[in-house]
Amino acid sequence: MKTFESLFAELSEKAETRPAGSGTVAQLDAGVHAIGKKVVEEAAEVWMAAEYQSDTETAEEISQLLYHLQVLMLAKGLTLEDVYAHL
Ligand SMILES: N=c1c2ncn([C@@H]3O[C@H](COP(=O)(O)OP(=O)(O)OP(=O)(O)O)[C@@H](O)[C@H]3O)c2ncn1[C@@H]1O[C@H](COP(=O)(O)O)[C@@H](O)[C@H]1O
Repeated sequence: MKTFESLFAELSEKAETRPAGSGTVAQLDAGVHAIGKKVVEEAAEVWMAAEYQSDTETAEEISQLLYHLQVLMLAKGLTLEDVYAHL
């Protein structure tokens, strides 16, 4: 099963090698403003799912929020350690 750490390693590799067709590369190219909007959008979807949808749908929305947060971390050059230092 994929974990937060293994997904971050995968996305870091994508950012480095820039394979064709990668949605992550497309988002990184779109920039921090566009990525930030996705973070806010996904956060709202997490909230709505938690209030009105199933636990499975809520978990899926949370996974998408985590993904977009990682893309934002990569766009800003932040590492897992940079974030974990504040947990
Ligand atoms: N875990 C994710 C992941 N979660 C969410 N998303 C993106 O977030 C979108 C979900 O947003 P919504 O459900 O709101 O759908 P949407 O608004 O129609 O999405 P868009 O119009 O913005 O594409 C998906 O369409 C994906 O673009 C993800 N994209 C990629 N990954 C993983 O990231 C890795 C690298 O992916 P690529 O860079 O695409 O190769 C792979 O392991 C993928 O499984």
